[in-house]
Amino acid sequence: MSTFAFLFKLTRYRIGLYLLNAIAWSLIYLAPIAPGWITKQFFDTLSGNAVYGFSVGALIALLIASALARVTMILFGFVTDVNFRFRVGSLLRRNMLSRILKEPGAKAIPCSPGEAISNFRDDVDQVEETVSWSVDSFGMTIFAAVSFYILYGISATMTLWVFLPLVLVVTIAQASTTLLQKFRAASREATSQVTGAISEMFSSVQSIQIASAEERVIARFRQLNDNRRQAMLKDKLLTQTLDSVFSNAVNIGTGFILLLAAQSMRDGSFTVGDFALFVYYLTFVTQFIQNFGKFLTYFKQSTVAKERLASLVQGAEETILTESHPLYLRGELPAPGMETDGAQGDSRGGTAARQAERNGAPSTAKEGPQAKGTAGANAVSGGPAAERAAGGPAVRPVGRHSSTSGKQGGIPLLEVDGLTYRYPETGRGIERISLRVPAGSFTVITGRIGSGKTTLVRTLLGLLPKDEGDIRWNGETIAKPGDFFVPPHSAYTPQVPRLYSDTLKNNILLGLEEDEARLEAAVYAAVLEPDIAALQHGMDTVIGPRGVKLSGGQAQRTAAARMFVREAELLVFDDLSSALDVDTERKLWERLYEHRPATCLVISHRKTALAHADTIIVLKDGRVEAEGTLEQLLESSEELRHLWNREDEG
Ligand SMILES: Nc1ncnc2c1ncn2[C@@H]1O[C@H](COP(=O)(O)OP(=O)(O)OP(=O)(O)O)[C@@H](O)[C@H]1O
Repeated sequence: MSTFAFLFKLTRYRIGLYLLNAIAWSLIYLAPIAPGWITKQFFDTLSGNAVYGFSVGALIALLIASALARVTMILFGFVTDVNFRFRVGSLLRRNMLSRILKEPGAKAIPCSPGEAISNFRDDVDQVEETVSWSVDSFGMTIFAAVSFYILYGISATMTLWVFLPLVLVVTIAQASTTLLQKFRAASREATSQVTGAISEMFSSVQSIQIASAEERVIARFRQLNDNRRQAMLKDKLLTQTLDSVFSNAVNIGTGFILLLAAQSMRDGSFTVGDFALFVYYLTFVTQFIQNFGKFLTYFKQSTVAKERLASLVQGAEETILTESHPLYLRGELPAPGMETDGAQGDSRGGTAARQAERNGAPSTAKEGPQAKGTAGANAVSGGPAAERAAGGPAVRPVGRHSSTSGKQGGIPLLEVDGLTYRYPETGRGIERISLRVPAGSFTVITGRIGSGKTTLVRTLLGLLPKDEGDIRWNGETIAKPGDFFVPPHSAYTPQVPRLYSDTLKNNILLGLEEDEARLEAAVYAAVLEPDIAALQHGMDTVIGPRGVKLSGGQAQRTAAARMFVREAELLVFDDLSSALDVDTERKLWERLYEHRPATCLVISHRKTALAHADTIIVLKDGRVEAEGTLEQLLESSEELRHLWNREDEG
């Protein structure tokens, strides 16, 4: 899509407001025609050359009235402009966010969060600015045409000297297009690298300290800042040079007019009023030339901004950026999942359940491409809307077994066939994995470090986009695992859960309506009750980055409680035990096993988990190496024996 088409589609979103804005600003730019003409009459009256019989007092009154009218129009123009550009910017941000939320969680953005923030802020601002300035250039062009007509009628030669610089400036601006685009892209890139580095540093303060890497990190930061300084300097220098070319070209034109006017006035073909009119219009013509040049610069810069915005939506059609959707700027917000796109277009793709899910509470499964296991429970219940839309089973209290999928011996609750995902960066991942998870079973996935356990569950849950394979739930193929594997179907606790600066209770509920019995059951199942008793304000203690710092084990169990409280049918644990002591872990599996609240898919290499397993799946180099019960595998699988004995050694 060309930049023009992109900007045009954005203006079409609120075409009425755009036209109103265009009319307002055209009138504002045309307004100086009147005072120019009045000024001419004023001086002609004083010098006795007046064609019309206005008194001096009447002309002064007209001048004041035209100034007041212009002030009023400017006020109106600002209101229409702010309203229009705010909507355009919001639509762009809304569409990008909507797209990002539909991407597989672990691949939601193709860059660091810092870079994405810079796209959302700076690039959208750039586009807003360009669309808004298009109105000004339109108004200014009309003014230029009208004033050209009037001035040409007075003196053709002098008028050409006014408009000649315009042609010059436009030609120069056009010629520098490629260079300016290159500099702008480089400066934006350098800025986002700096913001990205700041965000990385903040999130890994501890690792930097442990590795005594402060100096290296600061040196790299200096280097990035240095790159940014150079890139910004080039960008600014070229922009300023162009600006100065624009204004100076006009100043030279002014000089010529003054010389020519002096001569014509001497021979009587040019009145004092004509001279006043020329000088008066010249100021505005100067502004026009400068602003038109500015608009051309903005237009070129918005080409870079558009490309960067398109890269954020990762291969989707660029047209999704400009799709029409309601913004809900006034009145009540619609209930989660009930967003009506109606005639204005549809968000396409995500189910209402997923939208409810995402609107209802912060989605905790959104991570950068490199981050691993940093989210909280995969999904947050979307409440009744989510259930209705997903058509899933009703939420059950912890401790009761689901009847909807209790087809033990029949179709397994979950089946995976030939599931494959390879990380584009390394070509590693998982290859043609097949497995069956019967309802109510406790299945453990185990394997050495890097064998593909996390990749398997993330691909299965739709947090990574599968390359191949089939995923079935109660025998039915799941086309969009990312939309399906949310409560009440499934919930997930990643290796490193993310906690927010909020009370422990809110961290567990994450937007879910409070139900005391359900919350207590979840806390108990997560073996969190002794820790809560030890906290000064119990469940109301503020935790997370700005509160009480929980231990790794406490954070994992908080995330587990967050998962339990959602009462999903399938619970997926990624190495929950990595920060738990053996006793707490045993208690947790026992409580879970004893109540059998759900089907469990557990990544672990701990004996406590393996001992509880109905089935163990051993992964090696991204493939299933062996599968069976603990006894069978201890007998038949060298790999499992290795893992089992390694814990003894540990
Ligand atoms: N973000 C990534 N980009 C590229 N390659 C990756 C990425 N994450 C993992 N890999 C590679 O994919 C393979 C499987 O990794 P995975 O994290 O799934 O293993 P794992 O068994 O879960 O390991 P661990 O026990 O450490 O959690 C490894 O070879 C790993 O190097």
